[in-house]
Amino acid sequence: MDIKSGHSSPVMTDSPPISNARLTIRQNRLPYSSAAALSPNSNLLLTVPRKKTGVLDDVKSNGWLDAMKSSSPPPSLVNKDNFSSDATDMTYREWMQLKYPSALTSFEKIMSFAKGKRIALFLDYDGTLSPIVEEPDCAYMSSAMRSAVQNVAKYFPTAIISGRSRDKVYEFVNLSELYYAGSHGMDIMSPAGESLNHEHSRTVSVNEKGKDVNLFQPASEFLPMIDKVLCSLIESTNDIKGVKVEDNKFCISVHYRNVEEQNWGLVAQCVDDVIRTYPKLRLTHGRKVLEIRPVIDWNKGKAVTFLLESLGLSNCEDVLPIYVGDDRTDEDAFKVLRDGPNHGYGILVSAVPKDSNAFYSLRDPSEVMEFLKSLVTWKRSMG
Ligand SMILES: O=P(O)(O)OC[C@H]1O[C@H](O[C@H]2O[C@H](CO)[C@@H](O)[C@H](O)[C@H]2O)[C@H](O)[C@@H](O)[C@@H]1O
Repeated sequence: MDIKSGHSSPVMTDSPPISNARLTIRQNRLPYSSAAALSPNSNLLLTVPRKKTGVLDDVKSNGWLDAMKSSSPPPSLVNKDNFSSDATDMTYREWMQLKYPSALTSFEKIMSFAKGKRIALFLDYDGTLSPIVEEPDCAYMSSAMRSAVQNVAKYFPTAIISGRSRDKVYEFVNLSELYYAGSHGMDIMSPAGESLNHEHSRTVSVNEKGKDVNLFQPASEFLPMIDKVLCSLIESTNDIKGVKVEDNKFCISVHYRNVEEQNWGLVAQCVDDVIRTYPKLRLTHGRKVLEIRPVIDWNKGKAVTFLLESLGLSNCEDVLPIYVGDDRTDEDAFKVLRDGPNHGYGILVSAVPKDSNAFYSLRDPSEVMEFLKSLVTWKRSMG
């Protein structure tokens, strides 16, 4: 498999090393040692530093709990409507003005740079196109947002890049004209009738109309392992109230948003117990979710690079890629656009100040929608 991987993965820095921790909760005995069964292409394999300290107290030693607590804005900072309170609004405004200007107020500036260029648009799903909600299966996109995405895709090649399984995110977005990259970019699909132009992509019939799409799945060899780990995680977390284990095909999400905070350590421990026997899997943190994925050098940033190449838009001076996302996993894409040869703008969606590799910010999905509409208006005004 010849996959260009010119950028190093920043993901590993936010993945605490796996501990040898043991708590007094049920321990999984896995019948399967994934390392032995696996022979994925070595070009894509990452080396994950794993702590081998012998005795560690618990998952706290690895900073998992700290990462879990900081993985989503605390309720004291964000009210129900996802807007900061008056007390924190000043801090937010300072952060925005000094570090990550609003992509709405900077719209003309962005567009002056975009003049004469072809825009390629990459959109994260959860927290970007749909608001964060308690129940992952209910993160619906509004029809107004769907129209905004549909309109913008008439003018610019548009891709949805999500941690969710491709099927699930397609079900939510439901626009056949877009590119989709599910499982954090490990499951890429072209619109019907289009090709991904890669020697390892394959054509399949997907929908009821039997239309052909082109798929690229760099982690397909991991599927049997992911399925086993999924079963183990469902079983081991079964007794923890509020846990949800989500099958994202090439990765797994273990949600703790609805778990009592006092039990977050148990969740982390269950995950640790399972994945410690799978050195070919690694853990990353999302918004109140632990994400387990293959140790391959592939992420949302790589997916963006891949799609730009597929579209024939890579390394072109007259192309401006724009990526909009809210999560830590989107940082890989922001970094690629900031530092890589395909220079573009990352736009962080956040209602609270945080550090990012993005250039600009938007406060929430409603501002994302406004930004998308502005892009359409701008394009139409260009004639
Ligand atoms: O890459 P994304 O499209 O942003 O997907 C990242 C994860 O999003 C989902 O979880 C998050 O949103 C849920 C619904 O608002 C929320 O309940 C959960 O706490 C968030 O972590 C999705 O369920 C995960 O599988 C994705 O990996």
